[in-house]
Amino acid sequence: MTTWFISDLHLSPARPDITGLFQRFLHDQAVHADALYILGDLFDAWIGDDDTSDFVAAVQAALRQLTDTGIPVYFIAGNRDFLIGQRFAQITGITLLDEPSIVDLYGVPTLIMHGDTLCTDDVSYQRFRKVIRNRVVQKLLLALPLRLRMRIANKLRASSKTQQPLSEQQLKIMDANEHAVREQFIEHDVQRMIHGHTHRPAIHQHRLPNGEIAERIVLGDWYTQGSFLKVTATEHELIVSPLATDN
Ligand SMILES: O=C(CCCCNC(=O)Nc1ccc(S(=O)(=O)N2CCN(c3cc(Cl)cc(C(F)(F)F)c3)CC2)cc1)NO
Ligand SMILES: [Mn+2]
Repeated sequence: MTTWFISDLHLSPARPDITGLFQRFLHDQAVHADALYILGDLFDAWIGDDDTSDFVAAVQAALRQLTDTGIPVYFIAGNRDFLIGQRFAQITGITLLDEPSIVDLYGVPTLIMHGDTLCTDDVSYQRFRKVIRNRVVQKLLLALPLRLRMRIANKLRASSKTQQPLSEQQLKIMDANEHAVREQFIEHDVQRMIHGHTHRPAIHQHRLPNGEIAERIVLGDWYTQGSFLKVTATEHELIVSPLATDN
């Protein structure tokens, strides 16, 4: 049987083609799986569970249809959708996991996370993250009217680094830091890690101080194609699926 991992879909009303591909994936592939893990940035923006747009309702319905068939769906928040809360989980039937989590994948303990905490060279981002991951700050923001939160979100998204051309140097600091990666392997005593966020899909080997080789699997984003990690008891592979060009 199969366990699927996806992340960085950055779903938004502006990209119905990606939402369609996600719905088809849930309906055609995930429905036969042991489990589906969504490792963050499912949405391009999320400012509270009280967003009841048709777009959000369609994504919620697709997830609910899958969990209602008994397929467990686990979610770790990304830097975009860390405000997804219990209400969203209750509506969709997904299980919110802490970050990082360790899951037993067919006998292999595997560390899973979104991946932005590995980008320790991006000091300004880590400072921003510290503030907005603070529970009190989140309560304050969520107490604001939805309209005001939308304005803040649009301002932050416009200024977000992905909106402007990045220099080679800036792109480099937005990748996982080798030392931070090794630290995670050692702290959690695992030999396999799966994360997203960097939008650089690949499978990396890391030599740990004790001489062991650990494996880091990076999931791809969905800006131009679907990107999936398929894990079975005997193998794992990163799969891409082109966006349908006909819609
Ligand atoms: O994006 C990349 C590469 C760049 C990675 C770093 N950039 C990045 O993460 N940008 C970003 C992330 C989320 C959004 S947002 O629109 O969803 N939304 C904005 C308002 N948020 C908020 C929450 C709280 Cl508690 C408090 C505030 C406060 F205090 F500022 F008002 C605001 C909630 C979330 C907008 C931009 N890779 O994935
Ligand atoms: Mn991200």
